[in-house]
Amino acid sequence: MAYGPRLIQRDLSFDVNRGDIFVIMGGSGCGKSTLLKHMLGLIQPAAGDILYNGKSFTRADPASRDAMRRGWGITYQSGGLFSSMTVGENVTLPMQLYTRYSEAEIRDVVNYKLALVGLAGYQSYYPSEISGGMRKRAALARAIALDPDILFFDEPSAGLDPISSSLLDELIVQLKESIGATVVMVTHELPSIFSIANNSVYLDANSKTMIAYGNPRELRDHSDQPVVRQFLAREASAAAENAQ
Ligand SMILES: Nc1ncnc2c1ncn2[C@@H]1O[C@H](COP(=O)(O)OP(=O)(O)OP(=O)(O)O)[C@@H](O)[C@H]1O
Repeated sequence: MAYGPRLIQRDLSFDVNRGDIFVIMGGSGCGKSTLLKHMLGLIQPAAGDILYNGKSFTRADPASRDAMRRGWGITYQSGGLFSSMTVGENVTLPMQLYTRYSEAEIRDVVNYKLALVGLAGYQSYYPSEISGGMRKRAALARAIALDPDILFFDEPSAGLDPISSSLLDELIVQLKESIGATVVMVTHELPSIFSIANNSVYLDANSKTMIAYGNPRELRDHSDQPVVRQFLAREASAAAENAQ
C-alpha cells in the first residue's frame, strides 16, 4: 500500500474467514484506515491483490466489483448519516438505490432494522435530534439494510463514552449473529478487541509490515513480538492503575 512514492505497508498476507470478527490493529498512523480503504476498493494496491470468495477484487471489471460491493455494509467513523434526511430516510436509501422493493416492503424493512438496533420509533428524527450513540446505531441500521455478508467498520465506537461503546460492541455481536455476517473493523478499543474479536492483524509502522496475525487474546499472551504484547496488555495495566 502506498500513497504515490510513499510506502505505507508491504507484504501483507492474511485471510478473513466467514463469520470472523476481524480487527485491524496497530499504533497511530501505521495504515489501518488505509488497509480498510484498500479492502473496500477505495484505493488500488500498489502491488498485490485482494480476493473475495477466492476471486480477485482488484482486477475485476467494474460491474463485478459493484456486484461484490452489494454484499457489503459499511459504517464510517463519523457515522456518515445524511443530516438533511430523517433516520428512516437514511435507512431507506440503500433499498431505493439497489432494490425494487415496494414502498410498503421498504417501510417494513426500515422498521425491522431500526428495531434490531434499538431505534424503533425514531424513523422521523433527524440525526441532529438524537445522541451520538444513537447516530452510530442508525448508521448500523443503514449498513445492514441489504443484509450484507460483510460489515466493515472504521472505529465504530470513536467518540462514545465507555458504556455506549460497550453497548455498541454487544450490538455488533448480536447483529453479526442475527444476519450471519462477517465483521471487519479498525479499532483502538481494547475492550472491543478482547470482547468481540476472534481474529486480527497487527500493522507495524516502523517495519511497515504486519507483525502479528491471529486471535488477539492469544497474541496478547503468546506473540513473539514484544510491541504486540505491550499494545494488547495496555488494558490490563490501565485496569491495575485504576484499582490502585
Ligand atoms: N490520502 C493520503 N495521502 C497521503 N498520505 C496519506 C493519506 N491518507 C493517509 N496517509 C498517511 O498514511 C499513513 C497511514 O494513515 P492511516 O490513516 O491509514 O493510519 P491509521 O493507522 O488508520 O491511523 P490512526 O490510527 O491515527 O487513525 C499516515 O502516515 C498518513 O499520514
